[in-house]
Amino acid sequence: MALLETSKYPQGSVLGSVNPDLASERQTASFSVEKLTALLDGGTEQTRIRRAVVEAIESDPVFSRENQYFQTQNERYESAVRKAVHLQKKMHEMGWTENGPEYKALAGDVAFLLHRVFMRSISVLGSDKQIAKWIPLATQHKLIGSYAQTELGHGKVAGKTAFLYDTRLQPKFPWEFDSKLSATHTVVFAQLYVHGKCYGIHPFIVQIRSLQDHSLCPGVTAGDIGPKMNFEHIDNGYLLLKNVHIPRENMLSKFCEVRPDGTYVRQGSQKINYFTMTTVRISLISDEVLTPLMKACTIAIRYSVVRRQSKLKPGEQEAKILDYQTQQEKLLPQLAAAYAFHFINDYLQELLNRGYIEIQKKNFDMLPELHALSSGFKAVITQHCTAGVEICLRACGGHGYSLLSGLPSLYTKILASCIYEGENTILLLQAARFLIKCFMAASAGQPVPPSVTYLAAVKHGKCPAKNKLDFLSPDIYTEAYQHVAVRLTSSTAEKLQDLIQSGVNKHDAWNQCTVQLVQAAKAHCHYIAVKNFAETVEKLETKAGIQKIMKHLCDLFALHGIFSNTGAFLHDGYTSPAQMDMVTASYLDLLAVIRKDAVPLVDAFDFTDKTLNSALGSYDGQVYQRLYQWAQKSPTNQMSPAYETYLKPLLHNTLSKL
Ligand SMILES: CCCCCCC/C=C/C(=O)SCCNC(=O)CCNC(=O)[C@H](O)C(C)(C)COP(=O)(O)OP(=O)(O)OC[C@H]1O[C@@H](n2cnc3c(N)ncnc32)[C@H](O)[C@@H]1OP(=O)(O)O
Ligand SMILES: Cc1cc2nc3c(=O)[nH]c(=O)nc-3n(C[C@H](O)[C@H](O)[C@H](O)COP(=O)(O)OP(=O)(O)OC[C@H]3O[C@@H](n4cnc5c(N)ncnc54)[C@H](O)[C@@H]3O)c2cc1C
Repeated sequence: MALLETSKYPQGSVLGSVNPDLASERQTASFSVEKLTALLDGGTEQTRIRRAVVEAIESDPVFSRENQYFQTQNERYESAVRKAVHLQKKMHEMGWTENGPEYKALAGDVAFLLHRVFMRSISVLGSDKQIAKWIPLATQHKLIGSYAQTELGHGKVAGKTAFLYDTRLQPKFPWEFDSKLSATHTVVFAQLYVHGKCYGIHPFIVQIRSLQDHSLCPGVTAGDIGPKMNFEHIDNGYLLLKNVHIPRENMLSKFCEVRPDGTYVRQGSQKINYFTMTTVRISLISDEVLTPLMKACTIAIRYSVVRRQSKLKPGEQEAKILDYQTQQEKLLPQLAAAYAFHFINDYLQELLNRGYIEIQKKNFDMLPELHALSSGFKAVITQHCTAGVEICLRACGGHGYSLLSGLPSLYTKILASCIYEGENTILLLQAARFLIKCFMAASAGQPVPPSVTYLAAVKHGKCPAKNKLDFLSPDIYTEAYQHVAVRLTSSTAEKLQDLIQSGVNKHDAWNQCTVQLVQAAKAHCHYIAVKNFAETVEKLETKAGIQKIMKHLCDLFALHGIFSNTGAFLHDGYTSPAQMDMVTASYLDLLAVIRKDAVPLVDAFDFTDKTLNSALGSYDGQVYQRLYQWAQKSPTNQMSPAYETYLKPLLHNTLSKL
């Protein structure tokens, strides 16, 4: 049964009742919303814990986001620091842990985000001794960490920054979170030189501020990088290091170490030094990327059943805009993608957990596959979700453009995820590099990691679908996706080889293939996402209607991908134009089916009104009342000095002329 009471959502009751247009949507849910929420949370107990944390956070006035949309950059920074400090106290009182659900509950509006990446770097790359020294200090916020990797004029890692054993660090100008005012320490990625020999990129802990008075340490220059599209609550900074001395013990040395006599010792792959990036790329998917898309879908879909505009048939009352097929075609594929990526996130987390256990045992075999999947999916998911949030914003018309809808800040924030932690094109090319290598290996009969064994099975058949219902068969569409991924990878590998064999330098040849390599990497990830969604649905319990609705969403996700990329599927005749018509027919049929459950499907994300912080998306659907109420709070409603200075003189003479 869908929830109808508003008492659970105290902030949402402007008039104390649910808008009947929204209430009616909940009465016909084909599945149990509560059970779907539990599935998304990973169990009923997890749902209970998450709700308790949300309740504790939201009932605490320090965490209020009420006036957020009217705050200046400095006010947002100060508020984010206040919340971060208060959160530490609260966590201690409540017995919450660093990796518990409390950060999710805070909706990301808290300072020291990169403190967590700092800690992550130490946890995964630090020796036991380093972990024992630094992690307790960081956990108790006895120091504040940040992460300095990107260099000015160099988005890759540590082109110019170098740590010379027993000598000095050279300048670095990275983007860095939390460093203008907050950070006292940072993890710097720099080239390691010992006795003149370069050993490549390594991570170092560098103190940048005094713990006594917060002044910058000798040789350190730092400042704020200036206004940004979002992240006003975080003081992204620049950092220059010149002749900065750090102890030898500050090089993170779980896998690589410089002994006092200058001997360099490494266990396993040099690439393990990039492992923080791999873990962060996977970790950010849930909170920084999926949550914004889920929120945007919630806001836009609730609004779309409250907003009535024009008539579907003459003489009828104005229709809910979600009843227009075009509106469904904007929003429902975003909803399906949110679910698809939720399940692929589970898959990636599980892969990361397994890989990490092996890496702890100094077995690095899974590293290349983990790197490729984390890079490819980070790029594909951030790209897809960013586009999805923008679609949701535009689907709400003029009100979507208002900050009070919550959508613009979701959009400007998620957009950054396409750039940070590796710009998406760079990451897709990293994934493609792995694909090409594996394709070559598979073609030569050598073993390849599990996610790419399909590359060996190059088939030249045709899609067997005979009618539109066949396209609701996961085998049919999964195979079509597989076919496209293999074709794009194999044809690009062939082109690359041909170019090299014709005498083109291998780097030039690579560059001449990069557009197609990016396509191949995207197709690979899309195939795995579809396959994973279909396999997940297969394993779900059939009761409570969950499996049925998830199957519809899986079909929609898959068919939307074919419908929007017809060229790729038609290219070599695997799918015929007639079959494309069947895809279109099934796809459009599905929109109408899923439309009936659209509101329960977003209710299952279980965002409270305070978390959504949207005048359009509240549980009770009292959109216009709330928009009006919130607009009253705008400081611009105060009489502006511009009136006295400019408008009054302008209007002064008008009266006498009327
Ligand atoms: C908790 C959530 C918080 C969210 C907030 C996030 C805040 C944002 C922070 C940041 O943005 S920090 C800065 C992030 N910067 C990047 O991610 C840089 C992106 N660039 C790359 O990843 C580059 O590709 C590279 C790793 C720097 C390498 O570039 P380079 O050209 O020097 O090397 P390649 O020849 O491309 O690769 C060498 C070799 O290494 C393998 N490899 C690369 N990365 C990894 C990895 N992560 N794990 C394992 N292996 C890796 C690559 O495949 C090559 O292998 P071979 O093909 O030679 O075998
Ligand atoms: C909000 C935010 C927070 C950040 N926080 C941090 C942080 O805490 N610490 C930190 O170290 N960094 C941080 N960064 C920096 C971020 O990691 C970099 O911006 C990112 O890695 C991209 O590097 P770049 O800006 O130098 O872009 P560039 O690499 O200059 O990319 C610009 C364009 O060039 C293209 N391009 C570049 N190289 C290639 C190539 N080899 N092949 C094909 N195309 C290429 C890209 O595709 C892109 O289109 C942050 C960035 C943002 C937006």
